[in-house]
Amino acid sequence: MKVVLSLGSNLGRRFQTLQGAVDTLFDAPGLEFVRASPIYETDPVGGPGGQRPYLNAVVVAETTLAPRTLLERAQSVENAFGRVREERWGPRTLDIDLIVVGETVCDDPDLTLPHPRAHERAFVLVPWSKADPEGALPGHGPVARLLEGLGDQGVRLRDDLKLQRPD
Ligand SMILES: Nc1ncnc2c1ncn2[C@@H]1O[C@H](COP(=O)(O)OP(=O)(O)OP(=O)(O)O)[C@@H](O)[C@H]1O
Ligand SMILES: Nc1nc2c(c(=O)[nH]1)N=C(CO)CN2
Repeated sequence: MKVVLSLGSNLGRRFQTLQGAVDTLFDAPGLEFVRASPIYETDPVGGPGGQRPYLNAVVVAETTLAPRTLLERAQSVENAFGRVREERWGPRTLDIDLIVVGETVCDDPDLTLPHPRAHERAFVLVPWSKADPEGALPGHGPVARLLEGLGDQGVRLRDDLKLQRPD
């Protein structure tokens, strides 16, 4: 089934973190890379003020894994990349959200699918629409239509950066 993952980083070496996360996510069986979106620089949504902008991207994949197994893999990659090494207890540098996993609908706080805030987040929808123009969010409709209703949330293409296929 199809999986859509949202990756974001706003601390440390943001691009290297995203590429490392992609390489590691696909380094085990059960998850096959299909396509990565372009990279966007985005204004932080929510959280404390004064944060650096994020780099965000969306990755489309195919999986035979159960949604919870995917969540565990995403969290272990967050743990591997998500901390600034030189700073003990430093802030997280990587967020990986499961946006959709096939047609799975799940309302557990530990795993809510589709992601409950994806439909209102330009930092998810803009890259997703580039990686997967036919994409749709179950319960909300086509990504292209969701985007029409969103204001400009400060999402800027970084065409100087490009994710490579995982090695
Ligand atoms: N679809 C999902 N993808 C990733 N994590 C999820 C999902 N649904 C629920 N979670 C849970 O959310 C928790 C992550 O919380 P965290 O504080 O990192 O949220 P966030 O990524 O900062 O914010 P947001 O959930 O708004 O994107 C994890 O413990 C995870 O179990
Ligand atoms: N621009 C941007 N803002 C965010 C992001 C993100 O990836 N990009 N992730 C968040 C928690 O998942 C909260 N806010």
